Amino acid sequence: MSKLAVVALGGNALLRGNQVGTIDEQEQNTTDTLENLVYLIKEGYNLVISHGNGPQVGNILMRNDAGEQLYGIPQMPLDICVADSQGGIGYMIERMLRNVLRKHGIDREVCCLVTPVIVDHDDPAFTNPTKRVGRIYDKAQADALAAEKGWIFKEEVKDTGSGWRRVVPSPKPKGILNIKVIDQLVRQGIIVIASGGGGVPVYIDEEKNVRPAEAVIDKDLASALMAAEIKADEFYILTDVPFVYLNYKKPNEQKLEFLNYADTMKYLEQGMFGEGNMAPKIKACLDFIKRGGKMSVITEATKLEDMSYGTKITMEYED
Ligand SMILES: Nc1ncnc2c1ncn2[C@@H]1O[C@H](COP(=O)(O)OP(=O)(O)O)[C@@H](O)[C@H]1O
Ligand SMILES: NC(=O)OP(=O)(O)O
Repeated sequence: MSKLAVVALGGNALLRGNQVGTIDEQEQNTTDTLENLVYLIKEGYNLVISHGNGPQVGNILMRNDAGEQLYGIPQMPLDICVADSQGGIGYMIERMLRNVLRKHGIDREVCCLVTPVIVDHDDPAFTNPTKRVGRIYDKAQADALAAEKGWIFKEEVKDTGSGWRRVVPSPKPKGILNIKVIDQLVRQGIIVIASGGGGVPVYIDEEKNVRPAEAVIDKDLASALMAAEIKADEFYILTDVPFVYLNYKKPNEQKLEFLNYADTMKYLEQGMFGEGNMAPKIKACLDFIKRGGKMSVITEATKLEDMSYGTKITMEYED
């Protein structure tokens, strides 16, 4: 039987830190990343692909704002902006993947699904925004936007550039509305693109109606939930580092190649993984393993084929 994997594409897979984000840039980055997935596809994996949307949904929010100011176009709520980003990015991945598959002579169908993801309406995250979206501003610009529009900003320190980014609520994903469809499609061998941007946030009200939630869900947590629910064997998070490290960027930095659940949890509690970047990825990997997944891997897309790269997390160390 074919192995089933969920692969979550990080921000870098679509948009690099030093790029403005033209469609040409995003298409080229996406193609380069998808070329690295050909290895898994040729190995016969059934695949669900998810992706981030932080920079893109931030841009949509700014277009929203500019449209209202310049032309009086009504602002759209955040769930619609997330759905827009999911559709746009998912369509781009589908188109690029079809071309990559054709180039390699692979006959597999591809399908992109807009995916509503359920959150709790009273999740404390709604009163404590943490999810960074959009571009990086300097302090003066961030202060001006905060005063003018009431946006909330948090500092972001990255190798590619530091500054201030807008933050929005990011509640924990609890369920995926069209999970049965995702499961059925992927088990037929169709490569499914789903839960992009963490999914469109919704909650279920007391009358069991589906209602919109104003949030951006963490794509790694939503992808791990999806991976666990479809009983995937493996869960890959592709980002911009080849390994997870202890004492990252310090003189005693140490790469982590194999980790068991208990040690990963211990390092997480010791604060070894950056809050807002690596820590959520580690939590997502642990969620997946705890719910029966065999292996989580964090690495760069270009290193996927070489098993000597990547941090591999399993429940127990293998002999
Ligand atoms: N212990 C660690 N090991 C590796 N990277 C870490 C660690 N702690 C923090 N990081 C940071 O996490 C970043 C990846 O997370 P993030 O920027 O959110 O990725 P993506 O946008 O691809 O989802 C790395 O570029 C690195 O700067
Ligand atoms: N939704 C989400 O987590 O997107 P990024 O990975 O781009 O931040």
